[in-house]
Amino acid sequence: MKEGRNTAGALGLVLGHPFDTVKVRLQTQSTYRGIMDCIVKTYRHESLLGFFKGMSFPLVSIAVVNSVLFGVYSNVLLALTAMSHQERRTQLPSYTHVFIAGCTGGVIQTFFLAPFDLIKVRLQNQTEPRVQPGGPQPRYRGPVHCAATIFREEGPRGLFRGAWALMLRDTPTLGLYFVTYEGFCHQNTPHGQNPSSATVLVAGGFAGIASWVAATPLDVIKSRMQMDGLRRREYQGVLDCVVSSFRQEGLRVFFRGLTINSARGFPVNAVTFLSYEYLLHSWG
Ligand SMILES: C[N+](C)(C)CCCC[C@H](N)C(=O)O
Repeated sequence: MKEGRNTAGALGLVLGHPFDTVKVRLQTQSTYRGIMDCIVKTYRHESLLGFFKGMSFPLVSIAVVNSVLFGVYSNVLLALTAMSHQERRTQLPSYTHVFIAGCTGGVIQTFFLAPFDLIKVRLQNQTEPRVQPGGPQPRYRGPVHCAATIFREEGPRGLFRGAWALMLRDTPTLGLYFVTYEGFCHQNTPHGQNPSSATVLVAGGFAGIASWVAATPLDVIKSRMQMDGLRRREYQGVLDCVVSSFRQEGLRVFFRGLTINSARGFPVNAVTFLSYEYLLHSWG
């Protein structure tokens, strides 16, 4: 059962990764005219493998990162409401409590997610074709080499580049994530019952879309901060990145990746919440 769920989560991640790569590139590079242009160029220069760059670290860390998020969320909610998960079915906790618990999950999760996400983004942005002997070498040869190089060149704090933006992105939007989820489940479940699997899937999917729509502007900033420092430092900080991105590209810049984030957000989070509910039930 547990293996089945992990496989579902991992499969979701693998299937979603190509979209994530296209999104990251659109957010941080100005060479692409749009989604299709990015797909075509990536495929031509790097083959299908280009879309899967940077996937291994997320794959090994997703279980830990999600356990931290959902663990913190349910424990904070437990502490705030003094109700078990089962009791909460009959008496919905206030949305303020749900929001606070989600935000807390977002803050704590950042410490675990930041280095993995940084390495993912750096690898996704390497546009060199597959390494050929004698051919051009990409800067990072793989996730471990990437981590070691960042550590050496940018110091231990370098591994947390973009972490502020990540925390700003995730704190309110994970509050929204859980409020959407709980709200949808509550509205579509007869009083006192557990939500059906179909309800959980749709609620999770909507939670994914709602939170990703809200998160996209800071997602752009986060990705740019993570790429900063690769060669020269362009931004003084998060605010500077917001201001200069806006000056150079206008308001549209904050919506880069919106379509992909929303489309990817539904299936990924439908599966995530289904696993979460099963886990809660199997633990009682
Ligand atoms: C809060 N924010 C919208 C950023 C993320 C919410 C869901 C995170 C999930 N692991 C995913 O990859 O979709």
